[in-house]
Amino acid sequence: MHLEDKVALVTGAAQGIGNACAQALLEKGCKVGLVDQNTVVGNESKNNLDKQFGTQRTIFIPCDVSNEEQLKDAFKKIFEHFGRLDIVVNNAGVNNEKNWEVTVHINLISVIRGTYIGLDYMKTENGGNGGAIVNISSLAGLMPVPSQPVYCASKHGVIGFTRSIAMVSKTGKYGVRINTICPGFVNTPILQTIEKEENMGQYLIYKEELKDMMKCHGLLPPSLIAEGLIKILEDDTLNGEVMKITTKQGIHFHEYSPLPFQANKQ
Ligand SMILES: NC(=O)C1=CN([C@@H]2O[C@H](COP(=O)(O)OP(=O)(O)OC[C@H]3O[C@@H](n4cnc5c(N)ncnc54)[C@H](O)[C@@H]3O)[C@@H](O)[C@H]2O)C=CC1
Ligand SMILES: CC/C=C\C[C@H](O)/C=C/C=C\C=C\C=C\C(=O)[C@@H](O)C/C=C\CCC(=O)O
Repeated sequence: MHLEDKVALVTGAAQGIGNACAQALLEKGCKVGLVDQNTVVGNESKNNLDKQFGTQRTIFIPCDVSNEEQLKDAFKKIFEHFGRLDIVVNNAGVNNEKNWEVTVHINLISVIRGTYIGLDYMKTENGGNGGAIVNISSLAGLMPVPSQPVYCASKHGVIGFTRSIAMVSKTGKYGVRINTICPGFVNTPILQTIEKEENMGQYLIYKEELKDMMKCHGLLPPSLIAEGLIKILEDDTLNGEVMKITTKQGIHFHEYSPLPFQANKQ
């Protein structure tokens, strides 16, 4: 996909990985709908981006992605404001093992919903232009993490859903490529949650082990995840892929064995 003048919607865009993705998309000439529940940081983020890219290139929509009406409304506002939608990045996520249902709701259910709403706007049979959806998972979606069982489950779910819906999109000729990114630890505010009982609950006792894991594997800069996103968007051959990003191997793809029976081959 040629990114100049395309319109992207990024959830969790106020800070961290989502913000880096918005910045990278703007650098490529996109217009970006910034979606986040944090109105204060979201507005600050838009103001900072305005200084670099001008006021017309972004719109900030306050929205809790786990609220169906708010999420639908955010898509509608961004589509109406910019007149089209080409890219959706379902990035908003939390680490909360105490209120674990919230983690499933934000990290998995909202990603599924964001994908379906995105398809409604972008798929060619609905009169859309086609496009691309990228769902942000984690290396925790590919391996067990004992101190984060529900986070881990939500991220495994994102990968299974994304690989499956990508096959549906291809066989249904939706014109929309759907991929997932699995970063290792990234230097963003979410890492601070490992210190908090309100996030970790019974697993707070493992915080030193998590810190050791981070020290061992190292922290990635958010800009590298944005680089991975741009690579996926610009390469029209990629669909149903699981991109991994690590300090040791950088941007690379997970390799799966061929399935013995695949109803809808990608
Ligand atoms: N930082 C890391 O080490 C890694 C993060 N990830 C994933 O990347 C994504 C982004 O995480 P970070 O930027 O690191 O976290 P972050 O905490 O820095 O940023 C997350 C953003 O999402 C927003 N958000 C959270 N819940 C929301 C909701 N219900 N509705 C709307 N916005 C909401 C927050 O306000 C915040 O702006 C998440 O899905 C996370 O699980 C994946 C692998 C590693
Ligand atoms: C704690 C804050 C919440 C979430 C952060 C994040 O999503 C959780 C990550 C959990 C586990 C991360 C593991 C990271 C491992 C590594 O970086 C490397 O050792 C890579 C290991 C295996 C991947 C092999 C490969 O690159 O193909």
